[in-house]
Amino acid sequence: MIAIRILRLPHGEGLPLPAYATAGAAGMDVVAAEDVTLAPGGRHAVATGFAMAIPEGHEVQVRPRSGLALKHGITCLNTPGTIDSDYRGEVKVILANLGDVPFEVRRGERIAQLVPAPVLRAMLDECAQLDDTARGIGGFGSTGR
Ligand SMILES: O=c1ccn([C@H]2C[C@H](O)[C@@H](COP(=O)(O)OP(=O)(O)OP(=O)(O)O)O2)c(=O)[nH]1
Ligand SMILES: [Mg+2]
Repeated sequence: MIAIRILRLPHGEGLPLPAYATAGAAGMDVVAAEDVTLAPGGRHAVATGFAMAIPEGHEVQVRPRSGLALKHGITCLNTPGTIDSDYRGEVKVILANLGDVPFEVRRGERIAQLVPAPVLRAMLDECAQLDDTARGIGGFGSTGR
């Protein structure tokens, strides 16, 4: 469990903050702070009405909700979205409509879920040659279907 400072923005007044729907939920459901209609094939950065200060060494991932995806073809275009620990702007959810009918997002409706995660940062060590492996350069289906 980590603590994340959260700031409600003026247009987020009256909305529930992200919350776990069940005791074992991995993600906190986040609600839309605006009404928006997503045309088929359309996308929109949906306002959430809050900003966060994530502790250093962590990120928050923005992930789609499976019900919206399965029933309506609504997903987060950039899934998993990345909220950096040094970001202080409004969290937005980049929704895309992969369905074939318009989808109405209503203010207060749960549109995505937030999953905090630890972040490993890497130091790149440039070299002249990489070690050999059984896989070598095979990839992208090289082991069969
Ligand atoms: O779904 C998302 C993804 C990103 N962000 C915000 C927080 C994140 O810290 C910032 C930058 O995101 P990212 O690094 O994915 O986008 P970028 O295109 O690389 O923008 P930047 O140049 O600002 O890093 O945008 C969101 O609010 N929602
Ligand atoms: Mg970036």
